Amino acid sequence: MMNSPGAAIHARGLTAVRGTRTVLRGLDFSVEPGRITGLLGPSGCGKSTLMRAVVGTQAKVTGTLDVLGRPAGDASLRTRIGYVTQDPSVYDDLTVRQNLEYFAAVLLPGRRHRAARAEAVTRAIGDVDLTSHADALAGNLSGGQRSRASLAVALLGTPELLVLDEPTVGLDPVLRRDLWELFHRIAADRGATLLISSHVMDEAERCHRLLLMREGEILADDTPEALRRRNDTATVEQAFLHLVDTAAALTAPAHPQDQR
Ligand SMILES: Nc1ncnc2c1ncn2[C@@H]1O[C@H](COP(=O)(O)OP(=O)(O)OP(=O)(O)O)[C@@H](O)[C@H]1O
Repeated sequence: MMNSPGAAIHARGLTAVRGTRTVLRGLDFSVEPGRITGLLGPSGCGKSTLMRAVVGTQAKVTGTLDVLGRPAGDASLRTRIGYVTQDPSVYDDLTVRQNLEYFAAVLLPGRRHRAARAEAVTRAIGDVDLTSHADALAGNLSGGQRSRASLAVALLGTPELLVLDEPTVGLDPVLRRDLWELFHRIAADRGATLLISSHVMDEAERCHRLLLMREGEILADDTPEALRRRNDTATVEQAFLHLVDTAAALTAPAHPQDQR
């Protein structure tokens, strides 16, 4: 269960530089515990960089970033956060169960944890609905099954915070729906916090709360319902486009000749 009081993630003036580019520009936001927060925005807007900052793997980050009550990157957070990147994190030449046993051995090493390891592996495989494929080689799984196997690795330690970078990319609508049902079960049953990135706007409607990003800045931080209402639109996608147009109009020079 989530046991940190207050926000699960709290950022003030969060800035990240990659190469010579400032990719995150002084972000202020909080992520509610026990809820699903969607991080949405076009490709290249900084979603992965923000997630890397949260899990503590991004260099050149300044400002304040607290995660589960500790500074991001703190060693004590390692077992409390599950992180799934866009790249598959399972070995093709091992079965699903062997993959999980391998990662469980890193998380819970030693003979005295043998029973706990076996239990964690069986539970994680069941959580992602891969029990019938537990003995299949990861290399022979479909894209959706591989995504679920990667998610199972992240679920091994029953993390309080799950950070999932575009977990549904390339999946068909049925698999996408199934995964979102699983995300909701994880939040509801365990009180875990989920931060999930996507550039598919219809997935925004499935989140409790949204951070809409554009060009390294946060355009909006609200519920899908409030975003639609405030922008007087039928969908979050339309609300996002409205916010983008408004932001572009505000930053456009008053006189076109200023551009020269
Ligand atoms: N190693 C790097 N050096 C310089 N710039 C980088 C580096 N890696 C990423 N960037 C730039 O940082 C910006 C943000 O990248 P990031 O991967 O965070 O975006 P994203 O929103 O996750 O995109 P996508 O949805 O395509 O994954 C992009 O403009 C990208 O070109």
